[in-house]
Amino acid sequence: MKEFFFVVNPASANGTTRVVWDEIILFLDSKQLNYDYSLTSGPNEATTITRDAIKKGYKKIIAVGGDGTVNEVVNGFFDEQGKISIEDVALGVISRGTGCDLIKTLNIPKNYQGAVETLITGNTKAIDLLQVQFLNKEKQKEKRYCVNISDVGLGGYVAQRVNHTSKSGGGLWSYLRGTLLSILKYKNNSGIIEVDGKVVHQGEFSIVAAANGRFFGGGMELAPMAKIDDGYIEVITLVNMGKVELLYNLSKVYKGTHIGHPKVKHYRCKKLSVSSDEPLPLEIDGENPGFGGVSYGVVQKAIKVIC
Ligand SMILES: Nc1ncnc2c1ncn2[C@@H]1O[C@H](COP(=O)(O)OP(=O)(O)OP(=O)(O)O)[C@@H](O)[C@H]1O
Repeated sequence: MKEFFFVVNPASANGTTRVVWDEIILFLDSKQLNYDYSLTSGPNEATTITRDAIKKGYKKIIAVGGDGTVNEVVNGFFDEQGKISIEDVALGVISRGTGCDLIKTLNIPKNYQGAVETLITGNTKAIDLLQVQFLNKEKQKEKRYCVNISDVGLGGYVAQRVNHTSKSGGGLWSYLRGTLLSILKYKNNSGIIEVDGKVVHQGEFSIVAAANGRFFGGGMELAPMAKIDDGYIEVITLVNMGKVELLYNLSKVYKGTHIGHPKVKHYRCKKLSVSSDEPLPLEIDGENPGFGGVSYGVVQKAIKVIC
């Protein structure tokens, strides 16, 4: 059995991974890594490829792609019965996305040479996962794990826009442009926010985010207090903010200095839910698998990551 199994999304980083993967292969070979790999051919295939690889006995599963690919690979560590391999399988990441927000929390180098060195060093850390229940595109209840950040409201709306346009300008610019255009078009959603079973807000909101990691949106430090292994969800809400206020305060989110603004609330909890009469724009690790109403739980130290 080879030591590593790479799950490669050739469409990530605006399609450039298809070409760069050939370069990475040369680098892996120069480092004499012992590996197999598979390229995905479409959405969600990374999950089934990962499940098969774990069932075959691979112990180090490496996602090569953006945050969406990492999410799909992580979900492949589980099936309907729960975790398919208990202690001994670890996740690695060679980040080939545009946003690349998760690696900023995990301190995994962005360049593939550095990321491969991290795989060789082989230190592992157990991290938490958020468990998200939402409505999928067929309006059925679905559960999915989130590694980094998930939100309903403006962030979901931004992700929809960014995922439907070219990200060729790079992560920072693509998400900044998408955010600015979205703020101009977005109308606040409305719903009930419950934290650990207690209603904390009822009415209009701009965004309700559940954070495991610190960064989203191509480098915005939404949850500077988040610790990825502490067993808690950091909830950040922006309520009753108008467009001008959102635009005025946007630069603060890149530096994490939005925390403390009177309309930005922070809660640390084990459970969060947002219910609404309307379908809420939803993103999970930068992808749009469906809509809110949504509920979140947290599984402490659910998966090991090489970082
Ligand atoms: N072969 C494929 N062709 C087209 N899309 C694919 C393929 N394989 C996976 N996908 C989809 O590509 C999407 C984007 O993947 P990913 O998030 O990893 O890259 P990205 O968008 O470049 O990065 P980031 O999320 O960091 O901005 C995911 O929704 C995934 O399901």
